Parts: sequence; C-alpha cells; structure tokens
Amino acid sequence: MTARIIDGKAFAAGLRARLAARVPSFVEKTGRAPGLAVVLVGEDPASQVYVRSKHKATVEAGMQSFEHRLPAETSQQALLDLVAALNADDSVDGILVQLPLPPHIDDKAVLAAIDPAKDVDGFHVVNAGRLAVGEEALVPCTPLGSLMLLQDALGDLSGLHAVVIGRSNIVGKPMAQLLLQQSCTVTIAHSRTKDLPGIVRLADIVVAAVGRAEMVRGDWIKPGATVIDVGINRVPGAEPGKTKLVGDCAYDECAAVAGAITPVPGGVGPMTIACLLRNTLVAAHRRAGLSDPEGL
Ligand SMILES: Nc1nc(=O)c2c([nH]1)NC[C@@H]1CN(c3ccc(C(=O)N[C@@H](CCC(=O)O)C(=O)O)cc3)C=[N+]21
Repeated sequence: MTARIIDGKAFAAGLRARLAARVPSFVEKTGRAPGLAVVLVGEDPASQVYVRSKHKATVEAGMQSFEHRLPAETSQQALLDLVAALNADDSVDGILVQLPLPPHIDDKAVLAAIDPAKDVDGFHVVNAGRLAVGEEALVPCTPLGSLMLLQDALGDLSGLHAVVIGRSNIVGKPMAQLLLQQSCTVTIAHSRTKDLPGIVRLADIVVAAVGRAEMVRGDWIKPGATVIDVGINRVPGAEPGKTKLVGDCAYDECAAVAGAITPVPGGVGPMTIACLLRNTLVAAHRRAGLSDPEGL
C-alpha cells in the first residue's frame, strides 16, 4: 500500500480563505478588523521566520497584525508590562508570545499574565482546563489543525484507537483531549513508554509529537492507519552545510504502510498558522459579544 498524502498546505490555504471571507462582516459589525499581537523576544532565526510568516498570513486574511520585537535582554517585568498593555488594548483580540523565551524569563508567569479571552495559543491554564472539561475554550493551534486534517481524511473518528506519542502541554495533552472529545480511544505514549512500537501498532490514528527526527519506523504502523506527523526537526541535508526539515516519522517507511500520512513540510505546520488566525477570529467574535463564526 502507498499512503494518500494529506495536503496540509492546501487545506490551510482553504481555511485561510474561508477566514478572510468572514472578516468583512466582522468589520461591518464592529468598525474594526480582528487584531493579532505577536511578541518576539530575542533574535532566534527560526522564531523570526515563524513570526514573519504569521504576520504575512494575518495581513492576507484582512486582520490587523501588531508585531512587538524586544531585545533578548528584556526583563521579565518589561515583558509582563507589555502583556498588560496588550490585555488592555481593545484593538487586540489575540496575543501570542513566541516560545521559547530567553532562559532568564519564566514562561509560565508570562503565559499566566495573558487574558484567557485573548490567549489564541490556548496555552493559559484556564483554556487548558476548559478544554479538559469540555467548556468553550481557545484550543492550541497545532492539535486543532491536526484534528481538522484527521476529520477531513477520515470523517467520523468515533471508536478509533488514537495513539498520541508525546505528552507536552502544547501538543500531546491537548491533542489527546480533542481526540477524546471525538470519542476516540486514546493512548498517550511518551519517552518512558514500554514497547512503544507494540503500542503504536495498535493505532488506527498515530499522532507523532515527540520532537525526535524519524523516530517512528514503518514497521510500527498498522497497515492502513492514518499518520499525523507533528515533528519539525532540522537535520543535515544531502549537501554539506545544508539542512532539511524532517518529521518525527520515517516518512518513506511509514508512507509505504499507512493509509494516509501528513508530509513534513507541508502537513501540520501550515495548519498551525491557519488555526492561529481562526482562533483570532473566534476570540474577536466572543470579545465583541457576537456568536462564533460557523463552519470553520
Ligand atoms: N507561542 C508560540 N506559538 C506557536 O504556535 C509557536 C511558538 N510559540 N514557537 C514556535 C512554534 C513552531 N511553530 C510553527 C508554525 C508553523 C510552521 C510551519 O508553517 N512550517 C512549515 C515549514 C516551515 C519551514 O520551512 O521552516 C511546514 O511545516 O510546512 C512550523 C512551526 C509555531 N510555534
């Protein structure tokens, strides 16, 4: 069998177009465009690339983008002061503080300072708790985008066994919550799991979010299973001095066995940015007292 390729890039482009189509009626009702503030502390080159693509996508969707670039030596208090100002700014619907932060800053304290209503990353404990108990929440973008791709590929997920590899607060745990909400049987596996290949072989759905390049091998995959590869690992490329991007799954091996699989790049990554805009539009509607935009 050769897996169907799940085209996250195309799905994300479609989602961004649907979002852009909803912006004019929001503007008409409120007199302003939804606004996303992105805060970058320091000059990490990968973070700069992500922040640039977020800005571009935000503007293309007709939303307002506020970029705040602070030097690496910015104090925690200065960052908290900026977050407080963004919380108070009515033109800002979403606040994203790019991670990782420099080591002298306590990221938990910063995330806790973001107004949960503007927490478009869904990282605040209030949103994590709301997701866990099934209340209206802002849901972390990478798991949300992964779920959208799964539902597009499989339709109803009810009763399927999903194995999530990785237990981070940003991906693994919220992914498991979303799959549980869809009535999957969910196993959360991680670096200490005994017989990880044996556990993964039980899965109808594999979500790989461990952050280790090409760790999941083809002979771990049940024939026909759907594989969502969340990993983004930069490794040495074919030519010396060049790098390339690979996922947490050994792509060629897994694609030979799976029913469907996301590539890296072009899979989950573009969905993360599209879902950030989706969350910004949703947050803007809720803050304005409007009902959630439908069909997103
Ligand atoms: N507060 C916060 N929220 C985040 O959502 C967040 C963050 N911090 N810190 C960094 C990670 C990483 N991240 C990605 C977003 C898009 C792609 C993406 O579009 N990737 C493309 C390729 C990009 C490339 O070529 O480098 C793809 O997979 O096709 C990747 C990674 C969001 N992050």
